[in-house]
Amino acid sequence: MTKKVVNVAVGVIIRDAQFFVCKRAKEQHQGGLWEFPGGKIEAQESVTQALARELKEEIGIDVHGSEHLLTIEHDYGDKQVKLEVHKVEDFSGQATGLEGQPSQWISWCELKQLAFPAANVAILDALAQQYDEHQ
Ligand SMILES: Nc1nc2c([nH]c(=O)n2[C@@H]2O[C@H](COP(=O)(O)OP(=O)(O)OP(=O)(O)O)[C@@H](O)[C@H]2O)c(=O)[nH]1
Ligand SMILES: [Mg+2]
Repeated sequence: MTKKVVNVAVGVIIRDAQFFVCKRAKEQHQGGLWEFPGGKIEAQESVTQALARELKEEIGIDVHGSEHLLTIEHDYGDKQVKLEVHKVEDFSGQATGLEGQPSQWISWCELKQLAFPAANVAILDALAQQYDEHQ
């Protein structure tokens, strides 16, 4: 039987070569690890609608534009996810963890040191193509 895939909109928020990341709560799936903000795409919602809604709810920013970076399908065993990852550089508002989650703006060097869920390895690989050359 094929497992139900959870579709997720994920935003890599970038400003002045800094990245905004949040820490997942212990009780969440992949809890205690860092994440790019985002969440489940609801029925009838497009990826960009879900992205805008989740980023407003979780970190309080208004997304004005985003660019698809990559799509990742990953099977965690207990859960199968499809991450629609977008780069978000055009937004307004101050990014903050509105749900009590720790959050921070960090450099590319610092980002590479953080513990992320396994599916995120592909996100870091995609970003490396752009950001490693500036080292
Ligand atoms: N937001 C986010 N989710 C990720 C990342 N990487 C990754 O594997 N996921 C997985 O994507 C799934 C859905 O994300 P989510 O838990 O943020 O969904 P949500 O905001 O709708 O949460 P909720 O279930 O509390 O309503 C989780 O199973 C999570 O482990 C990431 O970088 N950001
Ligand atoms: Mg979320």
